[in-house]
Amino acid sequence: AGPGDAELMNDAATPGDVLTYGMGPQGQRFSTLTKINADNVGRMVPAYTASLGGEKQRGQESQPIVYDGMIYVTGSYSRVFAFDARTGEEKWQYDARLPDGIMPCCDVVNRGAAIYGDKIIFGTLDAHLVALNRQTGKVIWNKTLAPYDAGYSFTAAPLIVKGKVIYGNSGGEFGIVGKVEARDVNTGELVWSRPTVEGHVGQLNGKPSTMTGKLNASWQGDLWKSGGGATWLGGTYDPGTNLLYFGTGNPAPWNSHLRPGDNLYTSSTVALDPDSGEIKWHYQTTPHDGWDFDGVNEFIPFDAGGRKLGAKADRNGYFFVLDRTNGKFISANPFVSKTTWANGFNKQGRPNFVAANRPSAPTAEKGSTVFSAPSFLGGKNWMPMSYSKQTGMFYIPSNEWGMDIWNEPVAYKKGAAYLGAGFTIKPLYEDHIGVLRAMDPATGKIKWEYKNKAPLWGGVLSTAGNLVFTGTPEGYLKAFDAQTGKELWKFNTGSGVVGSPVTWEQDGQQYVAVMSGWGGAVPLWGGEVAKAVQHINQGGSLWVFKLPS
Ligand SMILES: O=C(O)c1cc(C(=O)O)c2c(n1)C(=O)C(=O)c1cc(C(=O)O)[nH]c1-2
Ligand SMILES: [Ca+2]
Repeated sequence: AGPGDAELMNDAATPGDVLTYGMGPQGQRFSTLTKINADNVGRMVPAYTASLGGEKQRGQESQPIVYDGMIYVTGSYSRVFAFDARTGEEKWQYDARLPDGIMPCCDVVNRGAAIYGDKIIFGTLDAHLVALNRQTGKVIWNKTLAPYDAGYSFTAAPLIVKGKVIYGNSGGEFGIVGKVEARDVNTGELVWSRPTVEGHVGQLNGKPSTMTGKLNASWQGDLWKSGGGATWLGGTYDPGTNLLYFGTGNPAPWNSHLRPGDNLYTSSTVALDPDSGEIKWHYQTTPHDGWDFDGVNEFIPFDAGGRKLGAKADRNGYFFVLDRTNGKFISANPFVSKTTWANGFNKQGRPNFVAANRPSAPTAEKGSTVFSAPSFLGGKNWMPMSYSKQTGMFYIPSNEWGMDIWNEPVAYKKGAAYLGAGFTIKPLYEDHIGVLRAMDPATGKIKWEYKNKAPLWGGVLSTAGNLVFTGTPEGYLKAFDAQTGKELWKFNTGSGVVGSPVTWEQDGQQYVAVMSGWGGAVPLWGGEVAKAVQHINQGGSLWVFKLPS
């Protein structure tokens, strides 16, 4: 029959499979497995590799799903592959065959699929949601989510809660309407739709439902209509509070002088009721965002000191801890070396803005240029961090870079880029951009860090074997001691690793898998950093590792 609601909710506690993006609905990316551990990981070797083919080699940001002897991965250009989990032999592949006019902002990526019953479900760059039979790869249903020619696309892995597929959307750079939606997993029919910008009316069971809060209070005039707030990274779910947590992206346009106000609920974390889509609480990490700090970063529930908390390492360079039951602010500490836009946060959780470091309003063609750190690609971008239940630490894939940024005039036009800003990204240090950091959520202090020459762009996995895994654009999957940060193992996969690693147990052995294939936003938007990494070869393959027998 395949996995149902109970199996998905229990994913983190059942290491024989990987059923959810995040290795559990809370997205902690922590495995209880210990057969591969800090003492023996140095001996780990490849078990097999499987290719996605040569023609469509772009960024491979997918996290594998592992179930019943099969591995399911999504590939660049909206493809899905099913491989035999023991041999790597391909069982089927599905290619969404995209139209010419798709408009993803940041490479033709996909971050993974969802599994439920007999289905594998994923989203496409032309904004469809597709359910495939997991044994055959044949289409069961295929729904259009939004018009791709208005700038909508889809790159995240869907989340399944109580028989509903719950997902966000991409297109914040085109002034689309950010939304969270739920569909019946068996039919694909829409159950509810919840826009993430004040002013828009949602839907519940085919009837209009309104936003919580005062409509339009944080926007002027009609600006909310093209206000962005894309939920392009999807969300997490906490069964204990019965809340969905979604990050919302940048307000549109980037030029903040064209939209005075806080611009709720952009660059925020919102908590939603999975049954109705109602927004239960919201917390804005960058009010009136003027740097494309976005705010989609994953919000990971964790418990500490008897409290139900949640943490988010935001693109704006701050690591936030909130009370996940009500969104109350607890702390914000920088996890990168430089944050020019704000000097910390006050007790209410508002940033202390540095006014001089907001790009100015353009008087004619161009406003004055300011240097801002982090850059718009963020202290951390989409690549998910991990929370180790063993060490109590968060492991954050972060980057040290800044940007020259200036504002320009712009008007909304359907399907056209809606930025009103120009930029050049620059490294802050000569010897490194990427830094994997172990963060203590109680103190906001960094316990250890690993510096990498190229920007880190892959997800993180931690295990009860005292290990932390992540990939590098230089091609390595690396393993570190979770307590000390000592590098214990590395293997070069032949192309940049920007996927999220997973681990599981099969036939009494522990396996680790990751996708290899360089790409994502850095080569496209990285300015001086893009030039520094332009020699990295493209790829598209799944790598699976184990200890030698
Ligand atoms: O506002 C949006 O809708 C949106 C979507 C996406 C995406 O779907 O990949 C990215 C971004 N913004 C973005 O700002 C960004 O830096 C980014 C990096 C990447 C990537 O996959 O490397 N995607 C996106
Ligand atoms: Ca964006």
